[in-house]
Amino acid sequence: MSAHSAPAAPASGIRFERVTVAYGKRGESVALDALDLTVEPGEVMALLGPSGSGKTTALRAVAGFVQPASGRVFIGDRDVTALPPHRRGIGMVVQQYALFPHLRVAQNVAFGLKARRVPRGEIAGRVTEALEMVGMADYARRYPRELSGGQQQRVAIARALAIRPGVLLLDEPLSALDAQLRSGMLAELARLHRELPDVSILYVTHDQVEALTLADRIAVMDRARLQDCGTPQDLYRRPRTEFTASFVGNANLLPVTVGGATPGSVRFADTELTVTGADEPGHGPAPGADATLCVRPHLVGLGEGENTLRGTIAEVQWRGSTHRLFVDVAGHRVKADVRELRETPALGQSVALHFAAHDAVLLPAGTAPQATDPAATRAPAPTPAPDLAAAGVAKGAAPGAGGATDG
Ligand SMILES: Nc1ncnc2c1ncn2[C@@H]1O[C@H](COP(=O)(O)OP(=O)(O)OP(=O)(O)O)[C@@H](O)[C@H]1O
Repeated sequence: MSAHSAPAAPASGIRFERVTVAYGKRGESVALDALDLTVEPGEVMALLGPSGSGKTTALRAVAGFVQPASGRVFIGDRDVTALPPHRRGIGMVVQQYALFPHLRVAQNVAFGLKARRVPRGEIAGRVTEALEMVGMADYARRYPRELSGGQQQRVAIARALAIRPGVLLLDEPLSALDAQLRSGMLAELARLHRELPDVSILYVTHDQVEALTLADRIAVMDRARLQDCGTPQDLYRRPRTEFTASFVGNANLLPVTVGGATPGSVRFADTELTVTGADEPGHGPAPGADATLCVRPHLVGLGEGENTLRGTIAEVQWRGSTHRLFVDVAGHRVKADVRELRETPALGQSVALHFAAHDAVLLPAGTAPQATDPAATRAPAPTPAPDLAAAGVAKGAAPGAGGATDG
């Protein structure tokens, strides 16, 4: 192998070891606070969080575009904290394509190879290979201005892949595309990942459908900190905080007090409810403590059941395959996604809702996203939270447009 050619098996896997990044003259603005996170070789990790939570900063720390104030970044076994970006073996794609307008598609894709001094004889083949991967081989002689947004983004991905990186960093790569293109590109990214099973992908997004569709695991960020990390299914079924519960999928979050007449019970207003696991010592909030009961809208049914809540219909939204009922229960608005509804309930009608003990999760109180207004504490939903069915992750209701209480 020539001294200049790319290594046959580039280092894969990323490790953040207590990485802190601070901006400002005196480092007064902490954008990433002691991040510990490992992305396994071949894994797709989504960094999901609201605007300003530090996602891009984490990505830039891997790329080498920001220098951590403390902590270390590893790619494979190599500590790359002090290495310049071009020596880290990474490919990166950002939101705005960032193609060189005066270069043809093939020249754009060849750019990184030339910069890395890949031998001339190899370049044409690698450019074609990368363009074929993204279905753009027929466009090699075009200029970026002669391409659609989606095609430009494909070229940007080809350019990142041409260097055969062990690590691919994607920063909101689909956010400039319209909804239909986005969903097509999502499927293409999933296919690309299947074709490149050794490449670790760190995927920054604030769109939970993208994260749920693509990621093996999701790291949930908020206010410069990692809040939670797990598989999409884990985070959905067993969130550990109110923030995760409301950011990954839709959630009913009800304030409860732990303990009651029967084991595993909690009190919500005047109602005693049971939650599987609530009475296990060492698990969840202690008896007497305030806690938050989380139950997903598609697991709440109409009528009485194991746990029954009584209230009045405040709003009904038809969502194609389901109706979403908004029911006022003891001053809280509970969402229920109901599939089979013979008759649409009238506004103001008294109804009973039910859910199973094993479908509810108890969370520590006070782990919700920061409320900007008092109403938000009652219906926390920091960004539009389409149901997971939209991402093909869990059985449930169809995606909804989102209502006033739905985020
Ligand atoms: N170059 C910079 N100088 C000063 N502050 C910055 C700089 N870049 C980012 N920040 C701040 O750091 C914090 C984290 O920003 P970052 O871009 O990492 O967030 P993000 O989660 O990627 O947000 P978004 O989804 O809006 O892109 C924000 O408060 C942001 O204002």
